[in-house]
Amino acid sequence: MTIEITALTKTYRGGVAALDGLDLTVPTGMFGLLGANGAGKTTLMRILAGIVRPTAGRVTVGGHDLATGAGRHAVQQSLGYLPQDLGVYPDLTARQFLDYVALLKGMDDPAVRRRRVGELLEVVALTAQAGRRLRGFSGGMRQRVGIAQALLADPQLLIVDEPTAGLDPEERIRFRTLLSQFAGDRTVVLSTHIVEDIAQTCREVAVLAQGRLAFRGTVDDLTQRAAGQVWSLVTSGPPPSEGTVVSALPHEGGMRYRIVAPTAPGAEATPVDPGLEDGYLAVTVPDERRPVGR
Ligand SMILES: Nc1ncnc2c1ncn2[C@@H]1O[C@H](COP(=O)(O)OP(=O)(O)OP(=O)(O)O)[C@@H](O)[C@H]1O
Repeated sequence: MTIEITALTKTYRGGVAALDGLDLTVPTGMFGLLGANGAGKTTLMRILAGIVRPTAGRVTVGGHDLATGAGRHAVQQSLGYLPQDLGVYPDLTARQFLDYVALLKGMDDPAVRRRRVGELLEVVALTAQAGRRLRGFSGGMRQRVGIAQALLADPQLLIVDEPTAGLDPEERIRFRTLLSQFAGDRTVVLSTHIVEDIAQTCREVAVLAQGRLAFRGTVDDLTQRAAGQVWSLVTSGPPPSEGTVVSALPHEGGMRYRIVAPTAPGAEATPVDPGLEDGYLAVTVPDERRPVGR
């Protein structure tokens, strides 16, 4: 299911342009959306989910135009959405909560609901905890309940907004693996500011910066955007003033800095191979010329 976004603009009351003429095509499979806080990711996710209306521009999902009632209805039938903050009912058990959401989604037959909820509890590895109240669940367990509710209607399009913030490393890895396994021939849009989650799950990625497209291409292309711009510098003096410091590690009485900068930040700097995080910085750091990808 392909998403076509054309000249999409969202200006909130008060004049904040969260999206500013965005053009983007999202293909089938796992697609990553990266961007700093306030870049416009959640606004885009909410527009795709049909919760927020754009100020201008056009979005079609699988050919359905979100500007029309019929289009929104068709998309919502095939949509699963895991928002940034999923409100859960602390006094319900995981099984009761999923049953309730299934009912809201129009699954009227209790036997069908019971079967589907049971399948999803299995998928997210929560069968053993299904009878426990949600108030006692860890962040990772709640997120797994969240993904289960998003998958209830077996959606062709799954939108997931910053799902791994606050999870411990093991839970993060389990969660993103679950998403990848689900994707297959469906479309999964994964919005995050955790670069590593994208590196491990997506082939294609878009980077938003201030409501605009800063990059669109493969994860490898994004990494290569920093080629020739990543440096290692060992110094006992002050940190370099040029470029963006990616890491600083103690090294033989001084510090070893990893820096993204268009030119060597000092005579002692040596070039190193870029990583995805470097590529992300190369396309988002202000004052750099940012040619837009495909
Ligand atoms: N309901 C709203 N009313 C007014 N301004 C808003 C509203 N929602 C978002 N904004 C503003 O729009 C801009 C984009 O916000 P958005 O939440 O889409 O970004 P984001 O990339 O998801 O950020 P984060 O990573 O922090 O969630 C920000 O400047 C934000 O303050």
